[in-house]
Amino acid sequence: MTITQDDFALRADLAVEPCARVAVIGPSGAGKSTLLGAVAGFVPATQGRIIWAGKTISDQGPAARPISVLFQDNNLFPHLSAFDNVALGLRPSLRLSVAERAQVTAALARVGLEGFGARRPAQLSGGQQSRVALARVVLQGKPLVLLDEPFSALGPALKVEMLQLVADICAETGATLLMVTHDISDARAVAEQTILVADGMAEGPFDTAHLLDNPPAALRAYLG
Ligand SMILES: Nc1ncnc2c1ncn2[C@@H]1O[C@H](COP(=O)(O)OP(=O)(O)OP(=O)(O)O)[C@@H](O)[C@H]1O
Repeated sequence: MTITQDDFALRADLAVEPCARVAVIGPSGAGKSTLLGAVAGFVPATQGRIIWAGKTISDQGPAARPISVLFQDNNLFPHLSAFDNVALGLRPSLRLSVAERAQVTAALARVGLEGFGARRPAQLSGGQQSRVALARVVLQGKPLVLLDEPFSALGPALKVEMLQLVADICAETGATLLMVTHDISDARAVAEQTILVADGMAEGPFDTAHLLDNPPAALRAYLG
């Protein structure tokens, strides 16, 4: 497919296996966020299409796609409790059945936030706020999870811990993970495959270790 934003164009012709964990790396401004945005439906594909499990999804709006996205800003509502922020992933009206409330509580527990449901985002640490956003992803249970550097504001150790938690959750649910990262060590730690975005093209997925040990010219320049 081709994705165009004003005078920027990115070509992508690639296939990702179900349950794969795939990093998306490349120079700043190369189009990593644009690629994820096209998959999620926030950026239109001007040519070609996106197929998931045999079905074309590029003609669907973002909400209809089988996708959860974790953003850099966590996308939390400041006036809502952690519980309600998670519950929004299930019911925008926030009118939940008893069973649905139990699901929200279980999702909070899965990300290590048992007992934190009543707190608003401002009453939580940065890492805990990321966990709230992740609990929403757990609850939605979508088969494709997209990360656009959601943990970059956290310290390095916490970032790796959060990425590992996401990877574990995806393994449990059988979800496919696509994650943009600027940190090669994140790609090595979490993603066995990597898509390289450079020079107007998204290529791969390649075996992460092999790609990073034998970088092509575009990647060598970026790695320095
Ligand atoms: N809303 C927009 N309208 C027009 N052009 C845009 C828009 N958003 C991004 N671009 C352009 O598209 C190109 C790719 O941007 P994108 O954010 O996808 O890169 P990136 O690889 O994610 O960069 P970074 O690593 O710096 O976040 C850039 O040249 C950028 O200026």
